[in-house]
Amino acid sequence: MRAGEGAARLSLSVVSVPADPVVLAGLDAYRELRAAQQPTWPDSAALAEVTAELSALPPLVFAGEADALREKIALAQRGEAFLLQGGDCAETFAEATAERIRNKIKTILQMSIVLTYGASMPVVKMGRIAGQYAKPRSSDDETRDGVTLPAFRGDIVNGHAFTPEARIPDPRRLLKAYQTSAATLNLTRAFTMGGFADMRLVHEWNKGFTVTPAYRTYEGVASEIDRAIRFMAAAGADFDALRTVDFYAGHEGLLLDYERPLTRIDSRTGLPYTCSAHFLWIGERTRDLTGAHVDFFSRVHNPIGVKLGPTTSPDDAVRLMDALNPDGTPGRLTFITRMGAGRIRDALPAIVERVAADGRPVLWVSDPMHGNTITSSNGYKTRRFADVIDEVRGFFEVHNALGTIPGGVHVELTGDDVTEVLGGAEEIDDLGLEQRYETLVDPRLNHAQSLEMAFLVAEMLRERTAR
Ligand SMILES: O=C[C@H](O)[C@H](O)COP(=O)(O)O
Ligand SMILES: C=C(OP(=O)(O)O)C(=O)O
Ligand SMILES: [Mn+2]
Repeated sequence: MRAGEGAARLSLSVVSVPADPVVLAGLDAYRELRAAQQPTWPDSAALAEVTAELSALPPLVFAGEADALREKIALAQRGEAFLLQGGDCAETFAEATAERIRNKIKTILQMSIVLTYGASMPVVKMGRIAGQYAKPRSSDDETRDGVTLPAFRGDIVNGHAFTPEARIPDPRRLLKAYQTSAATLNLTRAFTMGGFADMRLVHEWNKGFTVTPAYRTYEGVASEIDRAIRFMAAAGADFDALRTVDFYAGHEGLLLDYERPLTRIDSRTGLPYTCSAHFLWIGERTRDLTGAHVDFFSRVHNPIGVKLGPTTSPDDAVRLMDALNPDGTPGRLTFITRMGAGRIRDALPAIVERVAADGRPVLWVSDPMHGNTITSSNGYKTRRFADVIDEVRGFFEVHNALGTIPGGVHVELTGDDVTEVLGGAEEIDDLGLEQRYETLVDPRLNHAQSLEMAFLVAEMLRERTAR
């Protein structure tokens, strides 16, 4: 920081800049547009009460943190960092326990160390965490044994139990989502800032997990890192920077009755930020260019992602840039492609070419989960680990061929030893899924599969940086 800059920033932080009334009014423009995938709340008075209460509660993140993430995403856009985003398909209130959160954070830290060490690349770490409670669904209802009820739309909307009462959308769940997100974020910050994420504890993060081939490979990497750290310490290096890590929270910005009340004016700049998370993404089912979600997120200043499925045209991508990042601000826009292993190599190139020709920066991230969902012979919603890896490989191949940057991965995972995804070194098969299938919506990589994926992606990243 140059002399004088500090003083300027300080004065911004103590003088509160009011929002422009036009900007403020714009935040509600989405209400006139079609908002896909929203629940129909039966009790509108209760909804009004809850949203008023949410509007008065403190923000969960600070706008300055979202700015810092935007700068890191800008680095990743230039190939100087790699984004790792992981977490549950659908977080649940019941599983916001210290142990589950710790396992998830440990898993992401381990993956990140594998990527950093394997590819000598800084990793921007982000969870699908502390707010990933709203789910878009393919169908509005669900039928079991001839009984049809409204679909489960995530813990923030209704209950998963298959009873008429549980499936009624209940606005009080918005408050529970806020509280559970606050608690999750608090513990995440404690873990990542309080010494638990210290790189000198690389071995500790592996403890408590089942011993698998990936566990052993990780132990090897951790020992090498240990040795390198001891060498540097002996040489007099100062390791304060290794004590903490920056860890960001992201979720799908789906439920506008939650995101709007948590959108606040940054007192430093007078600009709006959605303070439920650092990073919000718009899903494949809600990225309609004339819809409510694109309009709403075009008006806030967080870094924003958009999922791009196989039906995306190059024109769609450019129009999304026009809407969400007209000025080409570095770090503002991330495209998360989720094409399916069988389609990525055909569907992605035309989109990437068009966006690259446009010149405004985007971060290209691969979600190798959502285009590869299948049903197992015994009826489980699952994915094949091999397909997941193949989609990431296809993603790297396309970018390498076009000279663009494959800048990150976005993965559904958990730190627990669940059996939801087929394959991996433990070779989970259809019957194996029955052992510990716990997800309420989509199948997640378990701890071992997540580590295994990190080793494979590190190789792809190393090949890319060596080119
Ligand atoms: O997480 C993504 C979607 O919400 C999920 O895949 C939808 O699942 P469904 O097709 O079972 O509704
Ligand atoms: C709903 C999701 O994905 P997509 O919008 O890509 O289907 C998700 O990431 O959970
Ligand atoms: Mn999902």
